[in-house]
Amino acid sequence: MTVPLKNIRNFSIVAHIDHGKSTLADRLIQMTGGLDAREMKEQVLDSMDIERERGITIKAQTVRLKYKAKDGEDYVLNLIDTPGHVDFAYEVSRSMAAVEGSLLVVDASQGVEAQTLANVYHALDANHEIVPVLNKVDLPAADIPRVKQQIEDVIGIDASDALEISAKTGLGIDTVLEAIVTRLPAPKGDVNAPLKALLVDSWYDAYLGVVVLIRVIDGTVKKGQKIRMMASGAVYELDKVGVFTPKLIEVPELGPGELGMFTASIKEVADTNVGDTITDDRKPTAEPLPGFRPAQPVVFCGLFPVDASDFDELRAAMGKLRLNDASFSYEMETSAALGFGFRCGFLGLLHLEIIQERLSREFDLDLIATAPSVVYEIEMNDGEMIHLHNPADLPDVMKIKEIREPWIKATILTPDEYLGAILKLCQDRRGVQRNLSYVGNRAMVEYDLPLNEVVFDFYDRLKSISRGYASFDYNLADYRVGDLVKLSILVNAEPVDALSMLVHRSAAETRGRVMCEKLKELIPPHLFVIPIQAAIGGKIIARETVRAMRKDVTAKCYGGDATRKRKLLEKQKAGKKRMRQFGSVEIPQEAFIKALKMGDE
Ligand SMILES: Nc1nc2c(ncn2[C@@H]2O[C@H](COP(=O)(O)OP(=O)(O)OP(=O)(O)O)[C@@H](O)[C@H]2O)c(=O)[nH]1
Repeated sequence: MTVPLKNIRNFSIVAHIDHGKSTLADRLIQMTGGLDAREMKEQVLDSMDIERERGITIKAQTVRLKYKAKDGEDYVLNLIDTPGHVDFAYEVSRSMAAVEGSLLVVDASQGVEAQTLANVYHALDANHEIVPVLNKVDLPAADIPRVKQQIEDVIGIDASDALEISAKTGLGIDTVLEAIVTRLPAPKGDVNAPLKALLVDSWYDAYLGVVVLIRVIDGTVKKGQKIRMMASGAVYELDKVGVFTPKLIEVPELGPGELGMFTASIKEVADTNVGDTITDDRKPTAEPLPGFRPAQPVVFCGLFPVDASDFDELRAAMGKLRLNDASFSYEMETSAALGFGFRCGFLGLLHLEIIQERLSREFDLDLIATAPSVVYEIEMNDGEMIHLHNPADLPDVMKIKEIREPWIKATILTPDEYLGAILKLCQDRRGVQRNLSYVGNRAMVEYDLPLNEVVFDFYDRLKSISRGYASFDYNLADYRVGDLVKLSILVNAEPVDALSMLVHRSAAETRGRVMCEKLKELIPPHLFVIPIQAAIGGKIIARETVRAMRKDVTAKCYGGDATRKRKLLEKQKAGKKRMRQFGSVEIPQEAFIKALKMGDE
């Protein structure tokens, strides 16, 4: 038997990072007896933590709690954990679509932050009932009236009956459970209608294979049933059906309003698209759920092994990561400067960092990343449309009608004293100011910015000029025509592919000059003069010169110490392995790595 709809509540917790989402989730699990004390390790919902089994917490997880409410009835409460970062906005929106309500957790000593806003907007978009929860009221710095006022002013929801809790001490957790039952709506659905379920998430598990997390809307799913994924058309027979408590428990079936998982000998997560509708193969539903969208990488960069012999290992590692993360894409690429590697696509900058971090930590690979690039839309004179992810592949500019670039809507919250510097930063990055308002004593600025300027160290700069106090959030808005040019770097008249980039015309000269100056420092002198140039098309816009020098390492060794001489020569030979040849110029690979780290000028 499935659970009656009126006894189900489905909810998510939305919060800014560090406001206590995981601590509260753990408390709820503990209070409802989902795990005994021994099993109750800290921060259970973060069980996909990099140190633990399956890597980073980018995946939504659910936990089913049993709760006997004050009205004497037994309820099933399904908590869905949503990824907290903007890169995973689509995953967040699908998780939100799977539940009816949200707890809005705000740190009572900090107040509303940029991610609080971004996440609560997702919840409002999904028509959630929202219960405001002020956490950390045990802290002396907690200012309950001020934060309540902020929630009303900034988010525009009634905060007069906000709960006041401490997830750390356990104060008020019972009021949270009661509020979930009394203030959030029960789900709706028809058990007799054909199966209609939302694919919320999927991941690869070493024991179970691909695990698919679903929210049933209508009908039921059972073991042995043949289901169809409506977007991909794939048909599978269900192997296991279950729920997480948070331990996995198999159940005979899942009915309307329920959240759970199934397995079905699916080979790759790439076959299970988040947002897809799952139905019965023999008795399908007429209409899929709205809003399906395939994963679209928005940021690309090249990843190359520092040591060329690591290439096969890198390929294998990427294959493994991809098993678990269908939104990460890669294809082989060769670069004259960096050798063999891969062009990789990511959902955003954090996603890029996560993958890079995992490749180096879990697979012990030493990698070089080229500057991140966004996806440009290029309209050719003959009407053809090209999506460009690698600036090195820019077609002949004479044949291009226009280049369009992605823009974002950014929200920045900052203490007043850093506002001036932040406005200047946004302005320098071609930002268009949309709004400026105050949230308590902090300024909230809204800007439209070209994503291309944000992937280029924007976040680091923002953090450093605000001493870490500014918070930042964005979503992709649209594509706009931009006066963009390809900046090429030439060493001894040869273009260096890994260093070419698309930049706005107004920034090209400065960017080119900085790059030339850097390379001048990094390229060792040769026996001849080496020009380093930055160019737009055929036009040189900056130039530096590496002066000639006699390169004789043995010159220092006067006298006839043969061993010492040999040692030096060997040392030089070993150094050579790391060199890349450009025409007659040898450039140490270190030079590229450093030149690519433009952020630390
Ligand atoms: N004093 C106090 N500290 C709390 C309370 N709730 C959480 N914390 C602390 O705040 C910090 C962040 O809590 P988390 O639960 O990890 O926050 P989170 O929002 O899940 O953060 P991420 O997992 O990083 O997104 C931890 O050090 C907690 O111990 C509370 O009620 N009072």
